[in-house]
Amino acid sequence: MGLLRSVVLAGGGTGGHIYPLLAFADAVKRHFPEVRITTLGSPKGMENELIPPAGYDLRVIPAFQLPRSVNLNLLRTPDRMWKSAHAAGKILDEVQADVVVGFGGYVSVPAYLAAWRRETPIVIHEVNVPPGVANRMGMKFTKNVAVGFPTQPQLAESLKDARVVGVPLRTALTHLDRAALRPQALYQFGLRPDLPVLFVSGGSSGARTINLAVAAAAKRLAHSGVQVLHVQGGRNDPFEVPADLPVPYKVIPYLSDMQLGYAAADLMLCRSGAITVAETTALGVPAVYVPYPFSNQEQKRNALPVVEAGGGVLVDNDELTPEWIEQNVIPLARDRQRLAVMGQSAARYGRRDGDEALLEFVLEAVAKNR
Ligand SMILES: CC(=O)N[C@H]1[C@@H](OP(=O)(O)OP(=O)(O)OC[C@H]2O[C@@H](n3ccc(=O)[nH]c3=O)[C@H](O)[C@@H]2O)O[C@H](CO)[C@@H](O)[C@@H]1O
Repeated sequence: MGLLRSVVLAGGGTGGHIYPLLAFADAVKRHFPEVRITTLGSPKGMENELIPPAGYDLRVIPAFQLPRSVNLNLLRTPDRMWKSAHAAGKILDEVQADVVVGFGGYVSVPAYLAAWRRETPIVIHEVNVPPGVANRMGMKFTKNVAVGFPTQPQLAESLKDARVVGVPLRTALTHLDRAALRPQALYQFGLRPDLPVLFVSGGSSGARTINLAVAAAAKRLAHSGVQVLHVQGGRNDPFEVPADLPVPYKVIPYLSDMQLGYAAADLMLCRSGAITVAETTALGVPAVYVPYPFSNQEQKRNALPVVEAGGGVLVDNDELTPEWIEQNVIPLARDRQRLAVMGQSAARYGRRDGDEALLEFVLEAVAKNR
């Protein structure tokens, strides 16, 4: 496609912004191998751990702190933001960007500002309600807004005209056949094929409440014959699990190959970050969602439609105790029939083509600008 020679992808902070960016980069590369792909990140975000190993050019621009609300006076105030925007602009000029695609996180703002000043098309991909502060700022400069979930335009006024494209997911996930990979996954984690597996994840940074509650329920889970595969999260403290359990309880600090976790899982217990929900539903993994109780209840909004569709269960952070796990998670993990129905309901809500749909939207935005 002659329209596209160079794309700049901006997004950073946590995995929730970076994995969709990487999945989208892969889609661009797959369709247009000759297109130059540049990513913009901040100095301390997880992008520094995730993007270079994926083989993409990561340019780091100076960090600055955004306030919690969107205020256009910002454009007149912080020098540091303009310094970042200047740095982003130099990169846009150097790579002759045809479009900037932003996934949110503070680093997106200077990219949006620099693109706006150059009249370079901007596309925003947003997965949360309410939209993140960085993307809300970006929306002052473009109408090209894509969202991950069909409920978002109904729930947020600022997203009412957005295109629903789904969430770009890694091809290791979109191409995953869980049943086929299961034996290898179980073997790799040292889990038994004859007992159910509870897969625990607090999102990319991990969740202390989840880690401590599940670890405290370790004995009850093990004595009920439920194995646990527990990812602690990239930036979370280690926790203790009793050593002498009768069935496996495997703890991993961070799992880069999430397809193995999803393949091993009979049931997931997790935070309902938007990308996690996009993944569990795309893959038909039944889940107990424990929304992060802060940041505007956004995670509750992510999980609710899946739960309403029958694809999972919702529990408040405060209610997630070892007793709750014993009374609710253990019976569910052992009920193969109920899990099968839940998995099918989750899969009906999910989709696997978010990368392709976002690429189509970006190409339209570039074409419109010609
Ligand atoms: C506390 C908080 O503010 N969380 C936000 C953050 O969550 P967070 O950054 O945790 O993002 P998500 O839950 O949406 O996605 C986590 C991603 O990390 C991956 N993963 C996780 C653990 C692991 O060991 N390996 C691994 O690869 C998952 O497969 C998934 O792709 O961004 C999301 C998307 O903007 C928001 O919806 C969340 O509300």
